[in-house]
Amino acid sequence: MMDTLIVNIGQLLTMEGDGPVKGEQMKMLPLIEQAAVGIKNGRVAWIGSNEEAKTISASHLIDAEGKLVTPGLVDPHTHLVFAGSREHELSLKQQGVPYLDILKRGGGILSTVRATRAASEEELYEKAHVHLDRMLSYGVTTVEAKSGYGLDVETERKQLRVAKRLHQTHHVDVVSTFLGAHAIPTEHQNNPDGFLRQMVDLLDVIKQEQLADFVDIFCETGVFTVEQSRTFLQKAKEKGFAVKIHADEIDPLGGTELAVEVGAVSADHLVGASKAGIQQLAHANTIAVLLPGTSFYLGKGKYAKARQMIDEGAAVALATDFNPGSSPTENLQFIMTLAALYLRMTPEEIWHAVTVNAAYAINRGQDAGRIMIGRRADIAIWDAPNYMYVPYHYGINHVRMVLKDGKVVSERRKGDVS
Ligand SMILES: O=C(O)CC1=NCN=C1
Ligand SMILES: [Zn+2]
Repeated sequence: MMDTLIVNIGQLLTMEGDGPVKGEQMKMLPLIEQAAVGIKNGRVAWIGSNEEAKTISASHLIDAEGKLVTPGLVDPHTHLVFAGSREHELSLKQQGVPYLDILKRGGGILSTVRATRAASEEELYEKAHVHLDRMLSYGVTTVEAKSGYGLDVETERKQLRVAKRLHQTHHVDVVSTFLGAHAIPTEHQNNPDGFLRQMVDLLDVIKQEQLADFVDIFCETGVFTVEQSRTFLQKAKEKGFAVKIHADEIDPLGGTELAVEVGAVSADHLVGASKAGIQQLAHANTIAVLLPGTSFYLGKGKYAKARQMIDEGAAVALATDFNPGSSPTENLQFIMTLAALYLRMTPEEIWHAVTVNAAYAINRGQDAGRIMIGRRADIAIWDAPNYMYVPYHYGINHVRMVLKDGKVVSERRKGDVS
């Protein structure tokens, strides 16, 4: 007797397999037509044909109406916890003021830092909870959330406490990353190394208070150099953290090569990744997390070379990079469209990039991103006829229902076409 049986599934994307999916394998999409899924005690207990499902009893039946069912999506790169907003920077961008110039003027990240330092922990929690509700409504069941808008001991801890509390209270699983090395705060502009030492000292507290799994750094012109990033990430690894890196987002400094050198779980952005960096990445275990929403929003027409990465054999994931400055959207489905149009990724590769590879990019490959017997029943039920339709029809929300650990936690009301 199942607790829940999802029947009449037109296309079930199981994403079954083991480990991250690399290169050519990203084109092989594991799916079952006319399928059904049985759930018991929050886990996937049975997978079969719609015909076989007629012999199975269940307390609760869900009719997928002949449409698409997939694993819950995973968003492996967000700056979820912050205060304030930066819509006033839009006019600067329209005037052609570069992102790094806005930062140099004390805007950008530093503008969000001022607002986040001033906000209470409760205000940050309430605001991030709304963003997480929206991500859930888009079919996302696991999210990575970075700090990095404090750039001082107290506010970085405040942000990470909020992310940890969200993980404990919200349906969506939240994986935390310490990004204290996100920018050089105003008070340390003349002493970036002194600031980094302060952030290194904070690592022991973060480990002791179990506030983050990952440590990340913004390796970029005018922020932190490759050398500073190497030292910082090596110290983080010595203290038992897994590491990630904002690499080659705007200027090609060689952050991609550094990610491979230090054994980063993921290298993120990679717009300026060199051919050598891409080749090294493809032969390493580092996941390439691409953020086409940020490229779209920066408006420079420059996108990561996803085709080259996949053709070289890399494992590619996608994320929103949700943040108030360079990618203010929670909509991972729109990111799928951008990946199709500007990263030239196939629908099959895109689905690997928002499920299984995204899960491995945050060390959750064993928990999320696949529908397999024994796995947590984190499942999205779509109002889309097939998997190609989601990146094709952009700008709307195709998700009808989301299950987390086998329970319906988000459902669009009948007739609600928003
Ligand atoms: O601008 C922001 O707030 C987030 C960001 N960090 C590095 N790139 C974008
Ligand atoms: Zn980011």
